[in-house]
Amino acid sequence: MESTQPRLSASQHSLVPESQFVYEDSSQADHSRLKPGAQLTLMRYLQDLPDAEVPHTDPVPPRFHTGRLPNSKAGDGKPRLLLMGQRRSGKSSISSVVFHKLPPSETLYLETTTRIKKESMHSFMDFQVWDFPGHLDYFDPAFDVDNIFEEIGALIWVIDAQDEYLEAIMRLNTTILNLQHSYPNINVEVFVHKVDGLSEDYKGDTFRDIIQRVQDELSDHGYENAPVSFYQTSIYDHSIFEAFSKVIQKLIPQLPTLEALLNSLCSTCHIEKAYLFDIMSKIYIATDTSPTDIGSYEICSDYIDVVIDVSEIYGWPRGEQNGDDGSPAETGNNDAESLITMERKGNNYLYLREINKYVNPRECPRECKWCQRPDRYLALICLMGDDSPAEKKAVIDYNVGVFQAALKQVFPRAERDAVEAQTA
Ligand SMILES: Nc1nc2c(ncn2[C@@H]2O[C@H](COP(=O)(O)OP(=O)(O)OP(=O)(O)O)[C@@H](O)[C@H]2O)c(=O)[nH]1
Repeated sequence: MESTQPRLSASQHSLVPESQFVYEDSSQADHSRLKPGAQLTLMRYLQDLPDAEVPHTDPVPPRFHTGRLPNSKAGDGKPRLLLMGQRRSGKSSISSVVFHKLPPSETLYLETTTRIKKESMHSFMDFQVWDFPGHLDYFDPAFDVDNIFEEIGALIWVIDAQDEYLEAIMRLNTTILNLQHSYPNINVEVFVHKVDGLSEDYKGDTFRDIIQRVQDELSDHGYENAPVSFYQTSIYDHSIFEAFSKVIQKLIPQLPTLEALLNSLCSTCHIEKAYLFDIMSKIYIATDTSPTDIGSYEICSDYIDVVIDVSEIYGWPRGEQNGDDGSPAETGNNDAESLITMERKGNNYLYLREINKYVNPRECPRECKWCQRPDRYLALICLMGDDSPAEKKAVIDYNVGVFQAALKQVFPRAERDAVEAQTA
């Protein structure tokens, strides 16, 4: 179920005016921009950018896109994702599969968590994941509740759908009601987990039953319209990555701007669906606002696996390269890109382009080879609606370049460095 967060409409947040994209459809094209003399250089359009509508910047920039004020009172400013729920519901498995690329079958050997496990994630944004032992009573006076909840980005409550779930629901509701007074703005994300073992009918019934019980109990206690979202998840398919993507998107203040940019790109280049992926975690931080289906996500996610595998064999470390003004450039050499065809419902194309690269200073406590890869990047992956985008690749490349330039304004490197220096 989709979140109930209030969203600003995409058109309210257009950073790059439509006119800066070049249309591949001749009826929409601005031919003056396409003449060789006009030289479709990115720089020319970038010169226009200062006139573009730039999002309003508050003196204290918001860190969380929760649609409400953040809970932050002090601390390190990294939003926290708290993984809570009953024993053996699958919390550690989720964290290991999503953030450490542990093969799902190996989660069978994970030991029970005995104390709160805190991990820092350094990605396109920094956040922390806290994995709580199932048996813990967070509201025991021995615990400093403020310390746990004050920097929270989202509370992820994991319910084992294959098990008896009434007690889990009761504990979830007690937690929401306890937090309601001190932290009314907390995003509660309920993962109805392990749905892989259930038949389609039973899965749907269980999901609806859980939603109904949670909402009924909360309204019985006078808490209407609680900010709770529900997802069906499993570590054995893509659903857990999809759910995490949606949870994390709520923490990105720039999301409406990113969606507006992706919408413009899709309409100008005949793209069916565009995702902005964090390549290493396979979490997408934004997509255009056309309806999302899990099939498109799966195709893009499998594509990432192929790209990572191929780059493991043929890739080489690309050093930092200075930009024109001597400042460190966002990427090493030219941006990596790839275009493949796939046989699905006729001829469809997938387009991938590296968008911005960041260095990963993370030291993985588990020493995963994967987690410690130094180069990480956001990539744009598009499912092309057109039958032969290869012929129009120059225009697509150009428009993606415009998108990339706009993204640098949305996530300016200097600002990122300053934040990193602050939190180091
Ligand atoms: N079928 C299925 N099993 C899962 C899934 N996720 C986790 N499991 C299994 O559930 C069991 C418990 O997983 P854990 O991750 O240890 O559970 P936990 O919530 O961290 O447990 P505690 O540490 O005791 O709080 C393991 O055997 C996992 O393999 C899933 O999506 N589907």
